[in-house]
Amino acid sequence: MTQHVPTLDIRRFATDKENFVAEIGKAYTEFGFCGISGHGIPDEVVENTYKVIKQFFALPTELKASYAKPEQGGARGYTAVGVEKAKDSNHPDLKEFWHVGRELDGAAPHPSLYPNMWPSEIPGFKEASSTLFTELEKLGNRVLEALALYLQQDQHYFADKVNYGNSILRAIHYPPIKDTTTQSIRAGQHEDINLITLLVGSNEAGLEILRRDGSWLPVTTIEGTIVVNIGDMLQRLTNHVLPSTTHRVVNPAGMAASEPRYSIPFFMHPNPDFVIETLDSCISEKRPNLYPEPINSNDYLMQRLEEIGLLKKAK
Ligand SMILES: O=C(O)CCC(=O)C(=O)O
Ligand SMILES: [Fe+2]
Repeated sequence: MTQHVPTLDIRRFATDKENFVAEIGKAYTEFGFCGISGHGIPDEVVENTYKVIKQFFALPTELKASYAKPEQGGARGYTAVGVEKAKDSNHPDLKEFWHVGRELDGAAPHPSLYPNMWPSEIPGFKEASSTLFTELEKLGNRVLEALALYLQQDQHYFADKVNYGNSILRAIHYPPIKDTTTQSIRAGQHEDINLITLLVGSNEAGLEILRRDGSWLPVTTIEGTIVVNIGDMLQRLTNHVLPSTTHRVVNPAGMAASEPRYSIPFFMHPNPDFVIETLDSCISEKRPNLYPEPINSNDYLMQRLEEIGLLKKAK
């Protein structure tokens, strides 16, 4: 039987709750990934963002570089090709990206919540990408409600733990691959750092997940499906009940290598001062607590950003 990442219709969370929760739990415990359909995010919202990010990445390199803020670990604005690499890799990823964070009205509730930057050359960039941010956050909250029930918590367990989360919309451009002898791949194998990731509208092939038998499974979904996966923070909170599955983006073979690839993951983070402490419901005799030491999520994030080259190590 060929395996594939399951897809579930999120509307069933309202109409067939108990079964939906059981099925989404099964999808995540088996794959760490699940396609979500029926989410109601208009195609137009996604298309508008793709349009502006393509315009941005087509700008001259020096101009794009003027939007880089390495001292903030690239938390907002532009990060060039060659900066980020997967944790245990010696070869940087073949990608450049732009980070949009939470829009704040008033003072930031935590110093790590930086203000956004917007490229003044691209009209409509702010409106399109912040609309998509808001829509994906709503959907992410819904997925977290289902997961909370699966984890035997109150349905709204996550609500006050993500309401000022340091979540990030990452618009990625993987340029055409000119040097086909490169040792680098578009995105080296890694696990996401955050709670959950919502990946919108990447129609070009390339994303693969690592199965327990060591094989790589391509993620293929029908258009309009949003792929949602578990990150390390949720894996840690749940004592690996919900696994953060290793994934990568491979270089296409043949002619397809000369085509660019764009994708937009939304990394949903907890509030920076949320303390990740293993849920009691995820500890048992058969599953002893792997993380007896709780960790503050912002400290955890800083450690992980150093490992992937986005943040310089503190001396
Ligand atoms: O581009 C993709 O399809 C996935 C990107 C990804 O895994 C990431 O940026 O963490
Ligand atoms: Fe990822």
